[in-house]
Amino acid sequence: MLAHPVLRRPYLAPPPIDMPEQFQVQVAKEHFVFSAAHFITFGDNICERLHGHNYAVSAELRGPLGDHQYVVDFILVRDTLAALTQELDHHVLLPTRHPTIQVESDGREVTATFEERRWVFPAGDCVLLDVENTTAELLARGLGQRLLEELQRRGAGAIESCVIAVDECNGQQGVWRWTKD
Ligand SMILES: Nc1nc2c(c(=O)[nH]1)N=C([C@H](O)[C@H](O)COP(=O)(O)OP(=O)(O)OP(=O)(O)O)CN2
Repeated sequence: MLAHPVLRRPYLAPPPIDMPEQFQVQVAKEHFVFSAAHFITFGDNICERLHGHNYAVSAELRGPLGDHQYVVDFILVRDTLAALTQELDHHVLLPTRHPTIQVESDGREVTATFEERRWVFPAGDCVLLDVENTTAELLARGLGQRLLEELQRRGAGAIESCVIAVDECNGQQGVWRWTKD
């Protein structure tokens, strides 16, 4: 086998076993953008006005190389994340576990109330999220958990850690980081 002229080792050979290594895949595509409306609370009694963001999502997954010498198939990650972001695209995101924003649906309309304020939306325009506040951090966690569930369901390799970033406005990101045990 040809030796690399600098390393004096076969070109692209695995590193010596005493050299620790890790593999990860990173997937961040232009179409991992979803446009959605939301409002969050700050402190005890400040509630934002309804507004929107073009949220951008990216993922990093770490794990051992599987039979095919990859951590996880890019295409599977890409298509799963694209589907998950599409579920949120062009919707109003509302929290169902918020301590002071009440969200109720009668199947036709969703009503959100905060103190004296009330927002009423067609039910089909809303995604009700099982979160305390629709922050970028909790959106990242929700997307990450669903991504991992789906990858497991589809028989992807053993993922050891996952990082999901949700960017609200070009440079302000909430990040969820998960590591297996
Ligand atoms: N750690 C977090 N902080 C904030 C979050 C969040 O999700 N995690 N979210 C918000 C609000 O959603 C707010 O809309 C974002 O703040 P702001 O910069 O005011 O947003 P704009 O879209 O108006 O961005 P501009 O750069 O001002 O155009 C706040 N904090």
